Amino acid sequence: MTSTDLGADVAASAGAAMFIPAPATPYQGDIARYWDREARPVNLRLGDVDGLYHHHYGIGDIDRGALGDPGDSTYEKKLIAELHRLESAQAELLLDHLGPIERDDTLVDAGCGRGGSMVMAHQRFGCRVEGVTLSAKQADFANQRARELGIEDHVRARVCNMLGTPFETGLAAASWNNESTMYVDLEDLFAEHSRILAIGGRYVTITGCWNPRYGQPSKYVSQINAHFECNIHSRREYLRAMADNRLVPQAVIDLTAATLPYWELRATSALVTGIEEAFINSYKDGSFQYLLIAADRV
Ligand SMILES: C[S@@+](CC[C@H](N)C(=O)[O-])C[C@H]1O[C@@H](n2cnc3c(N)ncnc32)[C@H](O)[C@@H]1O
Ligand SMILES: CC(C)=CCC/C(C)=C/COP(=O)(O)OP(=O)(O)O
Ligand SMILES: [Mg+2]
Repeated sequence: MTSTDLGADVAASAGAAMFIPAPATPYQGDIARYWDREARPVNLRLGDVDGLYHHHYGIGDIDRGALGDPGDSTYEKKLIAELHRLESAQAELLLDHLGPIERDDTLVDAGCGRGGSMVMAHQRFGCRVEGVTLSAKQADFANQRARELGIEDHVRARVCNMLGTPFETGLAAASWNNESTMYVDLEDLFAEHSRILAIGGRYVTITGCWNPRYGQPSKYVSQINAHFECNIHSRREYLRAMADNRLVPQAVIDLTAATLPYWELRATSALVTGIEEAFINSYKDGSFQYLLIAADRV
């Protein structure tokens, strides 16, 4: 099947009357297929809690009181709600770093997944939010959720490469990548954010990166790459590529300690996917870090 066939196939199966561009590279075709086919219960069951569907991880302390007794019949349901609360807390932290956003501003979510962060951004700021994903299934899902919430005039996902978006130069008051930078070259990515951001606009990413102090990507980082077909960058690459593209870091926050409780709780759940130990081990041995970087477009 060619890349173009894939696009037509997905559009037909999703019932989507939208134009789906061919992937820019064979790798992007693989990633589009990956997310079109993704249906892990850990993501769908958590999203079902309140209709915010995330494809990122969580931060913050576990509320043991809310979880109750592991022997109770309702425990697994409470555990799912708790993991979801921590994932939404992660998105709230990202939104906290966008700076003051007005109702008539436009935000861009690069690699928007099923759109959970976009909905949260609109609900907080009342502004327009434009998202891009390689996956037609995800864009369709996000747009369907926006229609269900009656916010489709403000929140829109489209199938598009984040390295070459249709957004006009300087359009965005702020833009972000929530766990989606590990699929692209960072120089290309930050050049595009720099182009679409207004001067003085804010860029934020939450990401996993390998730690240059460890030396090279550890075996656990390699496992995570293989699991998701992604290519995790080092912390040094982020800072260098930002500096090269007029993005000046205002905050670099190490969230590694804050994300460990999420992973340790998730590892006890029936919804485990098998990647939990790689995250826990690499965060603990210092080879991998969970980072928020907020930067000003100067
Ligand atoms: C792990 S998911 C994160 C989704 C979302 N940001 C969230 O927090 O729920 C990664 C996303 O990056 C998107 N992605 C990867 N490479 C991309 C590219 N070149 N252009 C647009 N989206 C891309 C995938 O389609 C997927 O939606
Ligand atoms: C921090 C790093 C390295 C992230 C890699 C990108 C990624 C796949 C994020 C989570 O997606 P998901 O929510 O679909 O994954 P899962 O099914 O494991 O919850
Ligand atoms: Mg998930």
